[in-house]
Amino acid sequence: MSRLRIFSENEPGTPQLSSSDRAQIANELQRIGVIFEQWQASAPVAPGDAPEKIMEAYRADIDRLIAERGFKTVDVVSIAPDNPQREAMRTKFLDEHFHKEDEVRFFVAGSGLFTLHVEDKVYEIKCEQGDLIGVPDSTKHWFDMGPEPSFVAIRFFTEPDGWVGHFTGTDIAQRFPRYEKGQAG
Ligand SMILES: CSCCC(=O)/C(O)=C/O
Ligand SMILES: [Fe+2]
Ligand code: NI
Repeated sequence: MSRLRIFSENEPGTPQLSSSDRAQIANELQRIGVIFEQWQASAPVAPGDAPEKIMEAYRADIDRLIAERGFKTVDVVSIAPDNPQREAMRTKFLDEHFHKEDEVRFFVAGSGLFTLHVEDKVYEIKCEQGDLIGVPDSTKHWFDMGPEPSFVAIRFFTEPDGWVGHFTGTDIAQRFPRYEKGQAG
């Protein structure tokens, strides 16, 4: 089940709000300019499937988003728990960073944990299959796929170079909950 928890940036152990109601999640996130929508993850794809297979299965959705929102680049992150690169892939997104473009991700299988740092609050969002999240340009955040990652996400970029992260150098991400083993699903 998708879930939102909101914390004060100084109290990582005590969420001020916890909700698995997708309408409430969307409503809370809308206040900080984040899009949270449910899309039909209709094609049967599995974590670890080849990116080309996933692009082909979701071609119609991808083309529509490109036409509507002007994305320039699209790629796929598809990872299964036995991926030999899983530790390196997990580490890449674990520290606080931002992008100079909106971060738009469509989870077509599995799950992962996005955490956003907006002013003095921290928004932890467990994204599941069917969730589309759009995080505004320059929002500080991190992403944890967990020690046994299992997800497929389609990523949409307005910049031609694809994923470029700017790391803030803070340790805030280390103080907040990680996506632990067994939390997925
Ligand atoms: C959910 S896709 C992989 C993570 C990613 O692209 C990103 O930018 C995390 O901050
Ligand atoms: Fe990101
Ligand atoms: Ni990022």
